[in-house]
Amino acid sequence: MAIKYGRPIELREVSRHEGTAVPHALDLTVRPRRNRKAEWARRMVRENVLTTDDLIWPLFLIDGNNKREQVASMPGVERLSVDQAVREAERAMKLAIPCIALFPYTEPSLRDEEGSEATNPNNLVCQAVRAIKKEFPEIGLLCDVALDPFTSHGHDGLISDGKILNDETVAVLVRQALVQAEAGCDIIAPSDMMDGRVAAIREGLDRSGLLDVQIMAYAAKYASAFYGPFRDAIGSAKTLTGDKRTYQMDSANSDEALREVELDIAEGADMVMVKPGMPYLDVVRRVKDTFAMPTFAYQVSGEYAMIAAAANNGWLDGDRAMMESLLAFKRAGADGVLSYFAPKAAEKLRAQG
Ligand SMILES: NCc1[nH]cc(CCC(=O)O)c1CC(=O)O
Ligand SMILES: [Mg+2]
Repeated sequence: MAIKYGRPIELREVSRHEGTAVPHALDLTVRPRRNRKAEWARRMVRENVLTTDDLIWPLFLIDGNNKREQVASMPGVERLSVDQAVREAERAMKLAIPCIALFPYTEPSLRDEEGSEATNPNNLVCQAVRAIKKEFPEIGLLCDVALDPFTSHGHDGLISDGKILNDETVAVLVRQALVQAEAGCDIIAPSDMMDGRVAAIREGLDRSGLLDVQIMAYAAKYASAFYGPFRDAIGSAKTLTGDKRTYQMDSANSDEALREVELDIAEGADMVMVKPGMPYLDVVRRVKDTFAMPTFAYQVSGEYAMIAAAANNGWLDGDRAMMESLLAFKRAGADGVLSYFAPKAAEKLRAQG
């Protein structure tokens, strides 16, 4: 018997001449709505679930003490001084969120052409890593590797004559990864999209004996308008000159995403990421199906801002839109999601628990 979509084709072609005892009822053998008739029935056939294990929570850091600053374009998201970041790490632990990602707002006076603050072993990120690891060694910490929070021009790499230098940048990124790993960071996440950086970072870590430090490669990262609010948060929106299209991917491409991911896996990535998230769910699915690697998606700042802004205006149900958007990543095949909604979603999951 030929099977297509789980039901024998022959059966679908047989019409039921007996009809039904109910007047005006259509003569339907198959009524998909039966499996949706009650919440218990929907739960039985549900294909995907979101749990707190799927969440990675990105936090923004700022210099100072006992300081929390609203990010205007990301309602509900704040820049936190290190002591406050430690408090949020505690909150993440209590909510069973496995991992936090750290992003610094660097004081303008510390930014320069070369992004030299990136390799300062006592920069804001390293301070936060040490402080969080000291109090909560059990929580996972992920650090971004790229120069944009530290450069006066807002680019992820070194520039000469208006061009981003690949190989010279990679050398600096290795040093940045090393100061973060030495501070206690668990997962190094290169977000710069230079060629060859995963291999170079892996080699640098291994040579320093940091064999257990993982690499989550921003493998398929697109040049996207959805990063706008993030650039506000880290203070690079105003200073960024031009765009990032010579290193971040063209949003028209998805075969290219597979080639990028393949390279990063070959270079030693333990996990791969697609970014942004919702507009690139097709890429998440292709990556997962092709490589069967731990695959993550980044629901970026602009995606967060859209939902938060519409919810604040009363234009949609913010909580439901949040949960639906997060579940969509699971349906697309992602093993986890970096999301600014992480604490809110985890609270909601606990309340449902
Ligand atoms: N390279 C840095 C970096 N790491 C994460 C994001 C964006 C995250 C977000 O929008 O939430 C960016 C911005 C960019 O590439 O311009
Ligand atoms: Mg690449």
